[in-house]
Amino acid sequence: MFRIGQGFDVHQLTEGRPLIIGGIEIPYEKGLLGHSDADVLLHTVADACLGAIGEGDIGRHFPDTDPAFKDADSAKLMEHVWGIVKEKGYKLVNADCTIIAQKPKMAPYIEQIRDRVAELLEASAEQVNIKATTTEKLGFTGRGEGIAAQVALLLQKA
Ligand SMILES: Nc1ccn([C@@H]2O[C@H](COP(=O)(O)O)[C@@H](O)[C@H]2O)c(=O)n1
Ligand SMILES: C[C@@]1(CO)OP(=O)(O)OP(=O)(O)OC[C@H]1O
Repeated sequence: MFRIGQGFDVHQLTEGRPLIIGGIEIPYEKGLLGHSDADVLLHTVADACLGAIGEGDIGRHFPDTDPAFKDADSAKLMEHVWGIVKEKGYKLVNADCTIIAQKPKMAPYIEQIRDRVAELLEASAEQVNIKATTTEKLGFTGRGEGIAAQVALLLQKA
């Protein structure tokens, strides 16, 4: 059986925080704000996984009112989510991810991010695609106020 999932998330850019996307720290003058480390891409991948298996969203599993998740490493949250996916007997077919950011330029980090996301999904690099786009200076992403991510993925019962 196949199950499709999709995810979308946004985090605000602010000074004084590291920029972590897809588990990789990216050199930039600002970072993303959140209760956790605010890794917008891993949150989106986690939401897509939870959506695919009908398990709600990351806010349900890791409430942002719970001090346990303050500055949490989103890779750990992702590992927990992937554990639930595996318990239900699914494996990844493929994941297609888009990072929506006016800046910084993501191209130099795309491979590293793909490899880390693939590792977290216990998949090969070929099963994961990472894209980046600006919004041509339009909207909150275009003004550099935040970064968004979108993911579509397919799971298959192993
Ligand atoms: N933060 C970003 C945004 C885009 N890229 C790369 O540039 C290409 C062109 O972007 P447009 O928004 O003008 O379509 C895009 O396809 C990415 O390869 C990037 O590296 N980092
Ligand atoms: C990751 C969690 C953890 O408390 O917090 P945030 O970093 O604020 O991220 P968000 O995507 O706004 O909400 C999901 C929460 O589960």
